Formats: sequence, C-alpha cells, structure tokens
Amino acid sequence: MTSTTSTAELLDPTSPAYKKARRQFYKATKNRPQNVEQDWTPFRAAEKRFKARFPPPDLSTVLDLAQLDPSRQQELDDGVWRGSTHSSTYKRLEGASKPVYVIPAVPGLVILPSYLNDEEQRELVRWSLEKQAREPNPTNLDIHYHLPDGGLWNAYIDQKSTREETILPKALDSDVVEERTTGPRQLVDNTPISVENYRSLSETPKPPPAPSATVTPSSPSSLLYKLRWANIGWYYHWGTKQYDFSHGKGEIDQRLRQICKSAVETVQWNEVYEGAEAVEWEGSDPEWKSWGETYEPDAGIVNFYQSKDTLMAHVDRSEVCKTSPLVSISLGNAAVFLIGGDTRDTQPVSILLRSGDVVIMSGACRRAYHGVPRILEGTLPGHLKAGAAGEDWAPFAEYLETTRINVNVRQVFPKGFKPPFLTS
Ligand SMILES: O=C(O)CCC(=O)C(=O)O
Ligand SMILES: [Fe+2]
Repeated sequence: MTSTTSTAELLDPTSPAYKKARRQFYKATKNRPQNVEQDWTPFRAAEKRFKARFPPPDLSTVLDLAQLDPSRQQELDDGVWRGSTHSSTYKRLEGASKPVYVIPAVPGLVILPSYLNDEEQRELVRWSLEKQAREPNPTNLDIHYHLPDGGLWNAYIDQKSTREETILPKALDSDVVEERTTGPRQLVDNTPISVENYRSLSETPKPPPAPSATVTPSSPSSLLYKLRWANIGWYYHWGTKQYDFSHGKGEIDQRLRQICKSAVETVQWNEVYEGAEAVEWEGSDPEWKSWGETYEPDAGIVNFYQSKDTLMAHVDRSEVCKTSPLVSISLGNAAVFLIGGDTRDTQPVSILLRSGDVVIMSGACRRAYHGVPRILEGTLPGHLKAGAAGEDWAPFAEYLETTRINVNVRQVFPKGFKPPFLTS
C-alpha cells in the first residue's frame, strides 16, 4: 500500500486500490499448495486471517470496546476500521471508578479501555521516544549501530533542520558479526522460569548479541523507522529469552510505575477472581488479594510497530512471578490483539486495542499464547495528530502516523526480593 492509499479505499471492493490488492493476491498465491490451511492451529489460522492484505480482514469478530463509549465516536469514525461488541462475551465490572471489562473465556484478562487520557497518551509517547529508546536501555538498533549518546530520537530532532550525521554500523569495528537484520523479533523456545530453576537458568551463558554484517550506514530519520524495541528495568537477553541479572537492576521510571500501579489498583480483583477456578493459587490466601500492596513492576519492553509489523504468538514466561499482573499500554495506531490459552490449539479471542487502552494479563492468562497480527493503519486518533498540541508535538505526530507503541510492563520478582547472587 502506498501512503496515498487510504484505508477506506482499501476496504471498498470497487476502488482501484482494492482491485490492485486482489491482483497481487492472486499472483502471490497461485502456486500455493492446496490444503495448507488444514494444518494450521486455530491460533495460526487467526493470525493468517488478520495479517492478510487481501482480502482485507473482516473485523466483525474483533471485540471493540471503544464502541461502548460515546466520547470515542469521532475516533471510530475517523479510523474506518471497526470491530464489534457482539463477538466475544465480555463483562463490565461493577465497582470500579473507570470502565473495566473481563472476558470470561480468558480468565485473568482485564481490559481498561481509554484508561489514559489524551495528555497522558502524549506524555507516554514522548517518554518512550525521548527517554526509553536510548542508553542505558538496550534497543534492537544498538546491537548493530553506534547510536548517538543522546539517543536516536533526540539526534533526529536536533538534525531535522540541518544535515543529518551518518550513524555507523558496529560490524565495521567488530570481528564477531552475525547475519541478522533489524527485522521482527525472533522466536526462541525458552524454558519457563520458576522459583525453583531461576538460579540455574541465570547461570546459562548469555553472550552479547553480535552485530549484523549486512547493515549499512544510516541517517537518524531512516533508522527511526527500524526501531522495534527498548528494554526497561531488569536486563533482558533476547538470545536466550531470559533475564540477565548480572547487569543489575535498571530503575523503572516513577511515572510509569505510578500509572501501572494505579491501573492494578483500579481493578476490583475479587470480581475478576471470585468463583474462578482456572488458577490454582499457591498457599491458603490467593495472591490477587494483596496485589494492591505487592504488585511492583521491575522490567518491561517498549515495542515500536510500523504498519506492516506483526508480533507472532508467544508466551512471556521469563518472569519468576508467573501470575502477577502484566500491564500493557497501547499508544498511537490501533491493533488486533489475539489471546488464547496454554497452546496454539485454543481458539484465541480477538480484541481491537486503541490508543490509551490498557490490558492487564494476570493469573492463568499470564502464560497464555498471545500476539499482534495486525496494526490497523490510518487509526491515529485526532488528539495525537499534528496540531493537537503545541508546535513541538508535530514530529511525534508525524512519526506516529505509521506507528503503534506498546509499553509492556512486568514483575519479574516478588516485591522486595533480592536475588541472593546479586552483590550490589
Ligand atoms: O503489543 C502488544 O500489545 C503486546 C506486546 C507483547 O505481547 C510483548 O511485548 O510481549
Ligand atoms: Fe507478550
């Protein structure tokens, strides 16, 4: 799709853009073996359906809770893509001060639509780009490039009206290089961590990732669109999909901590869990009863998605706390989020996540398969567009036109826990 093709055209079977996508689809699939689809797990089949450029996916099975909120009407109208509120069974919790929903088919999953207001969304977008995608946080780019000291975003802004300085690949001055690009996150099968094995897992070798030999010198403005993730808190080693505790504990920003803690406190956990039998809680008192005091975020990823990026089905099982809340904040363009069960054989529920929505994965669904098969282009809400805030917002708005940001915050260790092998 070119940037001049609107989403509306793409969804209209009489438009030239639709006909072109159809021609391309027939050409690309003409030699595809018959019956491949029969081998797909229900999760894989759903991913394929939503990823497809043609036919454009039908979102009528995707739960779109924004439709229950009259104040989001404009956002829905502007964005064209729409889900529905009839597909999955959801329940609104009664006691909360803000709208909070659960989906009984996925025990432990909680959705807080529009949890962040317009200004808070802009604040977190700025925070992600200016303060998180830079040292000391590891990013997908600094494996391969000598990123500027002040971070990629700040270099981009500083050099916008001047000549951009070239950012050099690390492979130029390293002997150890690897054939890997800045593409999507790699799938690695990792051992689920637990209180019993975290110590031995923490001793497995975690060699630093090798810079790719194939990347070329680039400008800040082009690298920006190749940014995929930045890690916060405990250092995450992507090669083994385990935390590398030897790096020590990175601080979690106080404002982010406050947002996540207050989201967890907003939820009436008794309404979520009372009577639910999906989790076998250890000990006599279920853990959720004390999340108000014990929930403490200590790690996370800021994900940056461009319109054609996807995140394949995976389970986040590197955290020792395997039931405590994972708080996931959506910003920018909307996306289809899938979440199923223990294996890819469970039919996933599909949910349309829009800017400002918060999802909490807790209890049994904390280790459920989930993924993001589709970024919904053209869904940037008005309050994130240029002109919605002061002049300095314009470059953020421009970047966001094709971007979705997800701030994915986890708790690795119980509150106050200090790994015994850490000396500092
Ligand atoms: O982007 C999202 O909504 C989910 C991201 C995610 O699952 C992850 O970072 O592990
Ligand atoms: Fe995840």
